[in-house]
Amino acid sequence: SPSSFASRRSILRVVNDNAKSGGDHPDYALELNATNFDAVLKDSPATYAVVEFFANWCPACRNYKPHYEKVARLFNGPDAVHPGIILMTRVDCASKINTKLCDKFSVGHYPMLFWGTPSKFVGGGWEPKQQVKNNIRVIDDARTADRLLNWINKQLGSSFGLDDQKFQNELLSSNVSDPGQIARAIYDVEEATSIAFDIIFEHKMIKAETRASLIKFLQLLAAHHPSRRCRKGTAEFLVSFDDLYPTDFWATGKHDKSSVKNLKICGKDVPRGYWMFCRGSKNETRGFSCGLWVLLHSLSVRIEDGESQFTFNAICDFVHNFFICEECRQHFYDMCSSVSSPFKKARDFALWLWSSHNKVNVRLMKEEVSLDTADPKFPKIIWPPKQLCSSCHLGLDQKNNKIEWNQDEVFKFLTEYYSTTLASLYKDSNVVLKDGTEAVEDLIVATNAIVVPVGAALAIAVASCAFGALACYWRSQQKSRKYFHHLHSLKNI
Ligand SMILES: Cc1cc2nc3c(=O)[nH]c(=O)nc-3n(C[C@H](O)[C@H](O)[C@H](O)COP(=O)(O)OP(=O)(O)OC[C@H]3O[C@@H](n4cnc5c(N)ncnc54)[C@H](O)[C@@H]3O)c2cc1C
Repeated sequence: SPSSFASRRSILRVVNDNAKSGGDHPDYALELNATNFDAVLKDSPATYAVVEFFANWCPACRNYKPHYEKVARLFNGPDAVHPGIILMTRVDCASKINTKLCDKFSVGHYPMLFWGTPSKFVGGGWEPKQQVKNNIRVIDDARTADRLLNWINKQLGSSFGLDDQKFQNELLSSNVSDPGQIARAIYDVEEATSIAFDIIFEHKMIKAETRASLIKFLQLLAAHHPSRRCRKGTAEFLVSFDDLYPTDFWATGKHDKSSVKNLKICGKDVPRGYWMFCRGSKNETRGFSCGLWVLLHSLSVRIEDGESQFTFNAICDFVHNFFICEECRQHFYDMCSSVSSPFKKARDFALWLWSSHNKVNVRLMKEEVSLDTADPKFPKIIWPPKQLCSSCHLGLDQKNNKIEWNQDEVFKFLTEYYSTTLASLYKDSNVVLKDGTEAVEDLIVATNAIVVPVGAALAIAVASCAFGALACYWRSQQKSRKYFHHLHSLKNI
């Protein structure tokens, strides 16, 4: 359907669509071909990938498919039980377009399965003698779903089971024991940013009295958001802000901004619809508010000294005006109001935010226990615990029963955690095409359509599309039309 074409660009959307498209028998594994293989794997947030090379005429492959799908169900798609860990894909070697790709991996029988990190597959290949060198491995014992999952469990030291159900993930490691998890949080920061703005637009929260505070926050995001595509989206929104919301806008009485409602602040591939780092063990815990905290901390460690008071104001006002959890914004604003002198150092602001977050943690620790609303896998703690940063802890002040902190170490840790590690998995969205040209992954987003020459748009669409070139061409036409129309309607406001 046209709508399913329109969302094919995002790898996770593709996974979603794949999962939905099959009716009674949804395909969870993502079918790739030579035109999108590199781009999709490059863009994958998953830590590992499995690629199954098969041929559509091969009867054994047809019989193998339900086994492969049973495993893919656990890792792919919006309802994945263990999301973000393994991307399960397949490539049909009987399709002419894939001949070279299958050759590169020396596919000698069907089905043949490979294992590696997604990046190792990009532009990669496999030869029987090179196993160790390029880190792509043949999965040699995958005849049934059980055996494939066993093989994976052995690699990861995990204990995934075929019957694992959503939110019953015994491996869902809390942040305490797995500091490496933070690297995935960048995707949740994007998700939270996008949701925050969806809420703002949906609730028509941009008003005469909140306008200035949103502009401030947008400025902060445009300069320091850890995700490039969110920086780009906020900068573009900022550029057109005055046209969209002129100061006399509210006087005119025409407040309906239905066209802005569709504005995706981090590009149209976000939100994805699920959480990774901020995923709770229950459906209703963590998520957005966790993502928002991570965003705020990641901003606090990216600013310069001279921006510290501005950042403090921007964040306090943003939470106050746009975080519509009444208790949260009130408490947070109280903490903001109790600050008596302006911040001069970025370090001081980052530590203030850290300690304010800990105050919230302490309050919620008690509350959640008494109401039994805590996420059992993620109880509130005073952060960072010793396991994450032992040098941050000086000891316990016995008199007040309070942790004594080494603030220099805490700041060092915050910077490492929210700046370096957070962005370590993040791949820039620029996709380098085979001919050496650079196709910016999110060029064809709403606000940018006008600067994309049709040829470039077509090249990008073809390079990253899950379908044949014709379908992609049709899709890129639809996109251009839709977004030109969208731009046009924005301009006419
Ligand atoms: C500004 C704000 C105010 C809020 N106020 C309230 C409130 O008044 N009442 C209420 O019920 N809920 C409030 N919430 C929600 C609440 O704080 C949690 O976000 C929510 O309960 C989910 O908790 P979580 O376990 O995912 O961890 P969160 O508290 O959301 O933390 C997310 C992650 O940040 C890291 N972290 C934890 N503590 C710190 C710290 N001190 N410094 C740096 N990093 C840290 C950890 O890795 C943690 O997993 C607020 C949220 C925000 C963003």
